[in-house]
Amino acid sequence: MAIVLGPNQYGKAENRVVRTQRDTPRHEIRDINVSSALRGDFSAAHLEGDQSAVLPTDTQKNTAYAYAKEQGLTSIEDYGLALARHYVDDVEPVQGARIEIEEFAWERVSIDGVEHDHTWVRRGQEVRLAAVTVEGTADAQQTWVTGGLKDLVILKSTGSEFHGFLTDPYTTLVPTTDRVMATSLVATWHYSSLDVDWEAAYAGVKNVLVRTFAEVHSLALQQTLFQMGKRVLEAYGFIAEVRLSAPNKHHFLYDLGRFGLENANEVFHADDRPYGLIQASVLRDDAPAAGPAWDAYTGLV
Ligand SMILES: O=c1[nH]c(=O)c2[nH]c(=O)[nH]c2[nH]1
Repeated sequence: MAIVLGPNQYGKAENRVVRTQRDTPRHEIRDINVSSALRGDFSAAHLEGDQSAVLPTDTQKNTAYAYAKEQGLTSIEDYGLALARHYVDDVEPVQGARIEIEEFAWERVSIDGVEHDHTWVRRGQEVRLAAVTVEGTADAQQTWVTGGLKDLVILKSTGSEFHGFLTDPYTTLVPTTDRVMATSLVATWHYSSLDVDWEAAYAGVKNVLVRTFAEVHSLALQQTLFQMGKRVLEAYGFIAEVRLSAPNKHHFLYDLGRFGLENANEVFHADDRPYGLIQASVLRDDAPAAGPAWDAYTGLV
């Protein structure tokens, strides 16, 4: 029996990079949390303490900031692609690189209806996600890009039912034909092409997800999730798979009868835990193999 080194990767996680563009009086801003992980033969570092193949994580941090300047940050996908390709193309021992990015949105402040040039408020909405994996060099190079969002808190006050479920001696849930449905959606999607307008695709997918949540008369969160994924795939031929994770943020009718008050689906207790957690992947039956597209590094993306 021998004890051997298994899969390993290393990098700098959660570099908080804020890139402003200030060439004109009207500035632009992008605010990201970027992580890089390098894969390759780093066995000497693990087995012998030999660092000769190890590009320090500190260097990876510096590169994230330098690339924000040199490459710009017009979309997190393009920035991630540039970083990942740099590591596999330019750093000899690196055989694969994964770049994971969260983006926090800022909204330009308006004063008396006029947009301010250089002041924003943080948008309380979702965090945008991207992950780029590049493996191999030169002609044998393969690239996988996923996009996504998380913390998209969305609620509908009707148009949701849940009944007809399996029961057993422990079942107490009361069937309902009218309930509040709410979630904090995580959705990620795998692009089967790199020839994509990343900004437009993100905005479009988010729009389809939100619209579907609103429009589908839901018999279960499961049904809503499938419809969300399906409609994204129908709208965007260059997306191969959508993965959805949705905590069911339960809203329980509060018992006002004890005070002689009627409660016709008007007053709820918003419970934070436990929560149902519904997860589904929706994909084309001829989707190309996802390879390492979903192999997470930080778990944030
Ligand atoms: O949309 C739902 N799906 C479930 O699986 C479930 N289970 C439950 O208790 N409530 C709900 N709601």
